[in-house]
Amino acid sequence: MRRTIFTEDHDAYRATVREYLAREVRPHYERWEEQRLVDRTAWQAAGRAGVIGLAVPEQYGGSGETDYRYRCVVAEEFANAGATSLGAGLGTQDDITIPYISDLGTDEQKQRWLPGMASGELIGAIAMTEPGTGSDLQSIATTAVRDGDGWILNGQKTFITNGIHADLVIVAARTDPDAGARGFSLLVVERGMDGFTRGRKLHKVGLAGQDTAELSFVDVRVPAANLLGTEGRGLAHLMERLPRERLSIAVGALAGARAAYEWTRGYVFERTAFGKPVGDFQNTRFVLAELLTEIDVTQTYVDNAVEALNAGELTPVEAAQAKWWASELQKRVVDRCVQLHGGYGYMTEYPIARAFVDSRIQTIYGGTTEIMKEIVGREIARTSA
Ligand SMILES: Cc1cc2nc3c(=O)[nH]c(=O)nc-3n(C[C@H](O)[C@H](O)[C@H](O)COP(=O)(O)OP(=O)(O)OC[C@H]3O[C@@H](n4cnc5c(N)ncnc54)[C@H](O)[C@@H]3O)c2cc1C
Repeated sequence: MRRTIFTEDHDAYRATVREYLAREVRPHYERWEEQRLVDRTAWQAAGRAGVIGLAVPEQYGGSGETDYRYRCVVAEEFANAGATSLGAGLGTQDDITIPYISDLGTDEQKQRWLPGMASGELIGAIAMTEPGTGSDLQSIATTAVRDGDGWILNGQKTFITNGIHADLVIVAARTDPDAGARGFSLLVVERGMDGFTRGRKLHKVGLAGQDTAELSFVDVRVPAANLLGTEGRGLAHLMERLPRERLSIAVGALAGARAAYEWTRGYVFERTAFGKPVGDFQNTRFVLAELLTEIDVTQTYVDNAVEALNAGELTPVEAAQAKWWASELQKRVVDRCVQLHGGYGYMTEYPIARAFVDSRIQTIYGGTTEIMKEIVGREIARTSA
């Protein structure tokens, strides 16, 4: 399809990302999947290549590139390379932890953390989900109690992306039990703080190499200088930033769907059955036609949402629509592509098989499909009453 969002500068950057993937990721990816953890060196190489930390302002060691189309290029190239385990970790850094610190941090906090995050030396994580609650953020049980000019933090978090490698973790905690939604704050816990431990490196259905862990905080003393944003506005800070996170999942999901389609298109015209390419059966062509149409139509919506984000106009409802639709589409596309690969589609040496297990999470994290529909439905009801 004809896409109009990219310029020559984005195309040139695409070549940079491809080179990084070919040199620093492809040769090691299989090993990372087997050891169930990407090496930290891949992060540092991403920093050197300019593949992470794009939006970090220049005075803090980044390139100050806030045009989200560059992040789209990264997501698309990671999807094409089937390098989703690393892409998800780097995406958390660029789409969540860095924007939180850039937007909410004091100058001192930015000086302390952003240069290392841009170079890949420092890895960030965000910890909202707990064993007892995920979708329902207001039920967070982790507490932080004032102690002098700092805080004493207690609680458990789970499913935390980058949890094992993280040098700093933005933790959502309840700081005032009587203040309802106004009783949460964001505290940054750093590697080495007493009482901060990492639990199991979790075994997942897919994204084998992606670092996902349980985190525990027992009487962790967090200095006042590590409060991120405004005390009591933690939930509001999370909500304000979710549209970007959700759009990033939509962009990655659509890129994953297109990559799956392209691998399959290549496969069916090489594979023969009954004396002719599988791609010559009308069923195969109809399936491919349906997938390509759905992908291209969705691309128009998602590209439009990317431009809205760049203009500062993307609404939470539009981001929720993009997230649930694109991630459900990816799931459907990948499943049908596996079918067109026959038995080879079930073998993990084929990228489509990896995509099958890796993509399953997309409709769950960053807010489930059901929660996205709640957001959209609530707005429909509000504007119809
Ligand atoms: C690989 C991976 C990485 C992750 N990374 C992170 C991370 O870095 N940081 C982090 O904080 N979290 C992370 N998560 C957690 C993720 O965001 C949550 O799992 C997700 O938000 C769902 O929460 P839950 O698992 O508690 O499910 P629940 O909230 O218990 O939901 C269970 C089911 O109930 C449905 N449901 C819940 N409420 C409603 C409702 N109101 N209406 C209709 N249906 C509803 C849900 O849609 C779902 O189908 C990650 C999870 C995974 C698996």
